[in-house]
Amino acid sequence: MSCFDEGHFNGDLENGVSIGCGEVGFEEEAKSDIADIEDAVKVLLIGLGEDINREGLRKTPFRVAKALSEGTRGYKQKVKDIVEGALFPEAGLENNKIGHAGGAGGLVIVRDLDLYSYCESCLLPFQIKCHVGYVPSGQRVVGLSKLSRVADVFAKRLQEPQRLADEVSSALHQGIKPAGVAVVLQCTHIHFPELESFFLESNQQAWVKTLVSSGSGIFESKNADVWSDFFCLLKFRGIQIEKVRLRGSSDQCWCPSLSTLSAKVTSKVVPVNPAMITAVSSILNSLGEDSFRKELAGTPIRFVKWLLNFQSIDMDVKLNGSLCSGMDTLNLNREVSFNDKQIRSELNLPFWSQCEHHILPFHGVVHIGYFLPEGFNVIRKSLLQSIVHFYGFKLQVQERLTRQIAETIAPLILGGHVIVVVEASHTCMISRGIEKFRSSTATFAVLGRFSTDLAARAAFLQGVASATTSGAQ
Ligand SMILES: Nc1nc2c(ncn2[C@@H]2O[C@H](COP(=O)(O)OP(=O)(O)OP(=O)(O)O)[C@@H](O)[C@H]2O)c(=O)[nH]1
Ligand SMILES: [Zn+2]
Repeated sequence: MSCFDEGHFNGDLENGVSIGCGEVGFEEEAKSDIADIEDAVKVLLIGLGEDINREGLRKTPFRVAKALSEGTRGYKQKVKDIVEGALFPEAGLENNKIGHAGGAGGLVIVRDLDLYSYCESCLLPFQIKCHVGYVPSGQRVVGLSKLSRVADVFAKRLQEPQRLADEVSSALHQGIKPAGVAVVLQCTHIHFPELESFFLESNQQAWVKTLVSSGSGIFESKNADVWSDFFCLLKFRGIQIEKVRLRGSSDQCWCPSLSTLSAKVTSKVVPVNPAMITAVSSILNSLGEDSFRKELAGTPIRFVKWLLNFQSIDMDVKLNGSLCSGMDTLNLNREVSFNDKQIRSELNLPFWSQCEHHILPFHGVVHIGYFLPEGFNVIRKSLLQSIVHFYGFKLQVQERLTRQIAETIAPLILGGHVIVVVEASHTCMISRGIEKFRSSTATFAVLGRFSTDLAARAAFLQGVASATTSGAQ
C-alpha cells in the first residue's frame, strides 16, 4: 500500500493526518510489511546463489526488513506533532517590528546535524550533514531539537538530496510560520566500482559528495542577502559554500548507480533474474512507497545489478605455479633468515564488499605485507588486487574477508609470512539507528613469522601508518 502520493505532503501538515498508512490496524500492517520484506529478501539471497539457511544468513531477511523499516519510518511520522507545542513566545529585539529583526532578533541556525537517508535510485543509505536555519517572526521561536526532528522525518524516506532539502524547508516554513527557512545538506554516497576497469585502476574514489540548498520566505531567492549571513555562519564550521548547488541548478545525476549500473544495463545485455526485480518492487511497496513513481522506475534493476556484483565474480584467480613465477620452487623449501628489511608492502588496495548480516556495503582499503627474500620476485600488485576483489565481491564479514586474503597469499610466499590489515566503513554502522558516521573498522590477519614476531608486525604497521591515510573515509 503506498502512502507516497503527490499531495500527501501538504495535506499531512495542515490537518495532521498521519503520513503513515492510517492509524487503525497500523501495527498489524507494519508486521505484515516486515514479513513481506523478509520474503522478498529471501528471493534476493536465493537469486545470488546463497543458502538462506547458512549460519550468517539465517537472520538476514529479518535484519534487512528491520533496517529498511527503520530507515523509512518517516512515512509514518507526523510533522505537525513535532512542531506543535514547541513554539515558544520570545520578544523580538525591536518589539512588534515585523521582518528580519522581528521575533527573537535575527537568524537562528542549527549546524552539523548528522542524518542518514536511503537513496531512491539505488536503495543504499547515504550520509547527510544537515544545516537548518530560520528567521523567527511573530515573536516566537521553535525548540532547537525540532529542527532536527523534522529534518529526520523527511530523511527517513527514500530520498534524493534536492527534494529532501526542499521538503524540510517547506515543512518547517509551514510548521513555524517564520520569515523564512534555509536548509543546506552535505550528502555523501558510496561510490560504485566500475568492475571492468576496476581491476586495472586502484585509485577509485570511495565517496560521491554533493551539496544542496533550499530556502523559503526571505530565503526563497538564492540572491537574498540573508543567505550570505547563513553561509558565513556555515563558514565558521569550515563549510565552503561556493560548491552549494542552489535549488534549480543543473541536476547532474547524484547517485553513481545512475551512471555506472544503468550504463552497464544499456551497454551490455546482462541477464537479470526477473524474480529478483519483482522482489525489490515489492519491498518498495511494503515500505509505503509507490514503485511506479517515476524516480523509482529503474531502482529495482539497479539494486539487483548492484547485488549481482556480490554473487561471485567469474574471475578465476590463477594461483598455480605461474604465480610463483620468478620464485624458484626448489628454493621454496630452503631456509632463509627473516629480517624486517625484507618486508614487502602493498598498501591501500581498494575493496568493496557486502555485509551478509544486512546486505549493506562495507568498503575501504587492504594493506598487505609479506616477506620477500633476496632474489625473489614480488607478487604483482594486480594479482594482489584481484585476490582482494575475489574475496571482496561476496556476501562477507570483514574478519572472514581478511583471513581469506591472507590464506590465499601465504602459499605464494616463502615461509608463508604474511600480514593483512583491512580498514573499512560499514554502511550498516552509519544507518539502522546505530548512526556512527565516522566509525571505521580495522581487522588483522597474520601468518608465519608475523604471528609470532612483534618487531616484524610493528615494522609493517609503522610503514602503513607513515605511508598512507586510511582510505576507509
Ligand atoms: N563481526 C562483524 N560484525 C558485523 C559485520 N558486518 C555487520 N556486522 C554486525 O552484525 C551484527 C548483527 O547483529 P544482530 O543482533 O543479529 O542484528 P541487528 O539487530 O541488526 O544488530 P544491531 O546492529 O545491534 O542493530 C551487528 O552487530 C552488526 O554490526 C562484520 O563485517 N563483522
Ligand atoms: Zn544511490
